[in-house]
Amino acid sequence: MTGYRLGDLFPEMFETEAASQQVHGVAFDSRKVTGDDVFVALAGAKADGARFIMDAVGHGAVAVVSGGPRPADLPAGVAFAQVEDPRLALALAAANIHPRQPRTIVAVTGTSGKSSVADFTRQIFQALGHEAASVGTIGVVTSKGADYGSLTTPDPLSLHASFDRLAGEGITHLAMEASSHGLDQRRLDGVRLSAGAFLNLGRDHLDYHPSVEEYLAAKLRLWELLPDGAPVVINRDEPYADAAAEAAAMAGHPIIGIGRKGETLTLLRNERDGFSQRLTVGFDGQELSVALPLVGDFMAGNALVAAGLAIATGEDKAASLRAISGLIGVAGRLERIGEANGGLVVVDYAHKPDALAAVLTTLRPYATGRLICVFGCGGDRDKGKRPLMGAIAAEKADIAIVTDDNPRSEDPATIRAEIMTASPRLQEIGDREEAIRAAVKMLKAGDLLVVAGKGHESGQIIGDRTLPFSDHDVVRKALSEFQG
Ligand SMILES: CC(=O)N[C@H]1[C@@H](OP(=O)(O)OP(=O)(O)OC[C@H]2O[C@@H](n3ccc(=O)[nH]c3=O)[C@H](O)[C@@H]2O)O[C@H](CO)[C@@H](O)[C@@H]1O[C@H](C)C(=O)N[C@@H](C)C(=O)N[C@H](CCC(=O)O)C(=O)O
Ligand SMILES: Nc1ncnc2c1ncn2[C@@H]1O[C@H](COP(=O)(O)OP(=O)(O)OP(=O)(O)O)[C@@H](O)[C@H]1O
Ligand SMILES: N[C@H](CCC[C@H](N)C(=O)O)C(=O)O
Ligand SMILES: [Mg+2]
Repeated sequence: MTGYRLGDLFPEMFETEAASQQVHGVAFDSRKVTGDDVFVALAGAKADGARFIMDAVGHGAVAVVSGGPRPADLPAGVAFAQVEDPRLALALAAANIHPRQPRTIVAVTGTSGKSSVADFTRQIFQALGHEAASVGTIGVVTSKGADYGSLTTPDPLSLHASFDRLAGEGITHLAMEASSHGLDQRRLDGVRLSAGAFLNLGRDHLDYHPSVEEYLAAKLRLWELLPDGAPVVINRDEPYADAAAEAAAMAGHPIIGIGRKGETLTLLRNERDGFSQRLTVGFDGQELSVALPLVGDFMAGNALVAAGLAIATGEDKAASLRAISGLIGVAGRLERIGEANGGLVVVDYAHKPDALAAVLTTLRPYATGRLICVFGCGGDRDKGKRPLMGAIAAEKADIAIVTDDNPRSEDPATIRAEIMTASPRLQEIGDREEAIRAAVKMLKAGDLLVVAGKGHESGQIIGDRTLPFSDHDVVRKALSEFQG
């Protein structure tokens, strides 16, 4: 059998005799165990993996790693190790199975802007002459294209398989998103990081994290994953920047502060120029002016964090800043799709309160007519976001239409009703295609319509099925139909 020595995958976890046993691979889902695998039982959000140990053995597992004691009915021939943290053991084993990683890896955390920053950092690395990739919500991206994955921070086995493949293809620089789930579940603990960044903290995922403090603590775990002395980039203009900086200082990480209050890259001026902006940045007693071909104060912050991450890995400050002028926006993030009757349509991924507020505030000056917003909230996610997003849309848009996002296992009408409680100004059209068509149809010269929440997504999750659905395609179809 080609495979691995158990002791090489899980050093010091198995007795000497078991350590020399050959295993075929590692699995954390009993249903995916193939013969001669080692099964790692994880305590999850819905189930305790330890319940599936016998199922894993039934599928051919020859060894088990678990947080609990050896089950009495486990056959004698099956090797067993009890460990304090099975998720950590899994992450380290994944890194042992797939040993190659790009030489320089940086990770960004925060409630909003991670995908943009990861992609911008990839683009800056590329502009500076490196073979670069990014990993996150939009998948694994290289200069050759994207390979879509479903999680923002993939599970450790998928993550390290991607790293190994990318390193083999010559990728030397990689920027990844560190989601709070990913950090909490130790998905990144086997990653050899060079630097990290903290963007912001707003309301999200309080269905998973018991409190905002614990949500913040999960994000700040990123600093613990960095080697001693590795720099961290912090957007100083955002709430919780001080908490992030304090934790970084305690862990001995030098800080690269960016933004108006940034000490390393100081945003001195930010002038709007159509759908671009010109940033004047102070650093090391110099001033540099650079065009950012994207809209929004928050995109300027994202771009400076990306430049900060390049600088954190040793790149030249001026060269990293200059690379901002070539940035291309991420699909479905403030993306201009087209016009009908002089009204413009933008597709965006805002699916949490702060993002929706930032997007509507950013787009307001571009609407000389009405600002129209079509949005919804995902099912099986933080319910507390719903009335907050409803209130923001009602306050900041002239017309706000509540529609379905990904209802998942929930009743879509109930989700909409929870959003609608926020304001009598909210309109409701459940079917997303119908809602988008109705909004495009009402466009007049000077209006701006933002379709928020699904960005780049290519499907709508209803129950346990994902039906093909793309805001881009639906908008384009409606635009061609209603163009005057
Ligand atoms: C809530 C959550 O994060 N769940 C993730 C977690 O699953 P879990 O460990 O909680 O799973 P569980 O269902 O409780 O089961 C426990 C264990 O028993 C195992 N099991 C289960 C059934 C069985 O028959 N046999 C078996 O062995 C499961 O494989 C699992 O190992 O670990 C799994 C492997 O890494 C993930 O696939 C899964 O993501 C689910 C699908 C998910 O939707 N996650 C979302 C919320 C998420 O992670 N989002 C973040 C943030 C997004 C952002 O805002 O940027 C992301 O990084 O994408
Ligand atoms: N720095 C920011 N501050 C506030 N809102 C932002 C910021 N950057 C992006 N946004 C908004 O959040 C949306 C999502 O952006 P992006 O995908 O870059 O963030 P993310 O953190 O990766 O999100 P997710 O957690 O869903 O993967 C954007 O479409 C935009 O509406
Ligand atoms: N990574 C986020 C994506 C949410 C996208 C939104 N369209 C929704 O379905 O709520 C999450 O899993 O919570
Ligand atoms: Mg993302």
